[in-house]
Amino acid sequence: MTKKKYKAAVIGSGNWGSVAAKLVASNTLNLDSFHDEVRMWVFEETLPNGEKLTDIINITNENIKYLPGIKLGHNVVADPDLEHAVEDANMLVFVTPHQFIEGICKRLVGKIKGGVEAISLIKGMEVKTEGPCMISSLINKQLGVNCCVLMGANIGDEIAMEKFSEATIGYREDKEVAQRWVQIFGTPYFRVSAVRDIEGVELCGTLKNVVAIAAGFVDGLEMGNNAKAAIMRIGLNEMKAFSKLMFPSVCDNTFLESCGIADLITTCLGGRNRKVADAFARSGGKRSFHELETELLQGQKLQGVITAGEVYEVLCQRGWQESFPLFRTVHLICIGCAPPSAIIQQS
Ligand SMILES: NC(=O)c1ccc[n+]([C@@H]2O[C@H](COP(=O)([O-])OP(=O)(O)OC[C@H]3O[C@@H](n4cnc5c(N)ncnc54)[C@H](O)[C@@H]3O)[C@@H](O)[C@H]2O)c1
Ligand SMILES: O=P(O)(O)OC[C@H](O)CO
Repeated sequence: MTKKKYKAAVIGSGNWGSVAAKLVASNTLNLDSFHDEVRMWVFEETLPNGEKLTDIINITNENIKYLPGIKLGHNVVADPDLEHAVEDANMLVFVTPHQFIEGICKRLVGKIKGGVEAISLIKGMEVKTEGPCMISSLINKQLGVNCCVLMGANIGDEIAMEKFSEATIGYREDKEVAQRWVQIFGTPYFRVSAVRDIEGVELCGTLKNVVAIAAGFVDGLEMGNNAKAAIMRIGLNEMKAFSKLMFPSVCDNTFLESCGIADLITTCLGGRNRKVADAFARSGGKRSFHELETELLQGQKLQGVITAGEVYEVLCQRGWQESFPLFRTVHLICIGCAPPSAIIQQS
């Protein structure tokens, strides 16, 4: 009998976090080298009926708040205790909104055992006084673990319903580890490939959220498909230019993978950033993103507005404002310093 070597845990249980747990759990059941059980850390909350979200997930096998109507698999165990959720795991999947990851990592320092591998499904970055830091680097630096990334054209609700999509794993050096992540995530309806360009893959996933906000403005202003396609084209060029300035090693081909052009398209058509930016533009910029996020997403979180601010900070730090008119304008609109119509006039 094969000795089981790997145990996976998922840190995060929002919309994509729940889908990630479902994907991984469907594979661990069938792979001899993996333990069946997948622990999923839940940021605990009390629902309006007074019940704890974790209890409901474990009783119904559904995350009724973030992924209603989808069975996660009987081997997914929701756990509100972060340290307990990861204690036996040696394959950690990080999938929280990016604004929370630094605090989560701080809580995990010294709690992760040796020989652990990590992967980040988080689209975002942190900007420090010394410069920008990608989330995979933050995890690597704070916890001392190798961290791959998985990004792609992945609207969670569609994958939860087992509709076909692709994803890209970005890795630094160890192809064998990347292949293990391919194995644990891939299904016939979720086709995963790996490329040796971690920065390119992660920057695609991060920056497309800023372009999605721009696409939402165009939709909200009812400017039509041609204008939206133009914004996507300009956005893709800025994504590429920014990524290559940050990391000259970033490969052109990465932008043709699922994490690149495909994610840009799906997010500008059907994502949450697009949806909330559309409502913002329709309100003439009078309603705040915070208010609209709460009303339209009901607990799910936007990444694009925060990322636009972080990208703008990098542009200012490095004197790049003139080279990235779309990124700059998205941020200025989000903070109320320009009207939504500036997205076409100034990009
Ligand atoms: N949903 C998608 O379709 C999708 C697809 C691909 C990638 N992603 C990326 O995955 C990441 C996670 O997104 P998601 O969709 O799983 O989350 P989500 O936006 O659906 O849910 C928000 C999550 O944040 C948690 N939370 C709230 N306050 C918190 C706090 N103070 N500390 C820690 N957690 C807190 C909530 O409990 C919930 O689990 C994001 O970077 C997102 O861009 C999402
Ligand atoms: O709903 P969004 O805008 O957060 O986008 C979701 C995914 O990133 C699409 O791949």
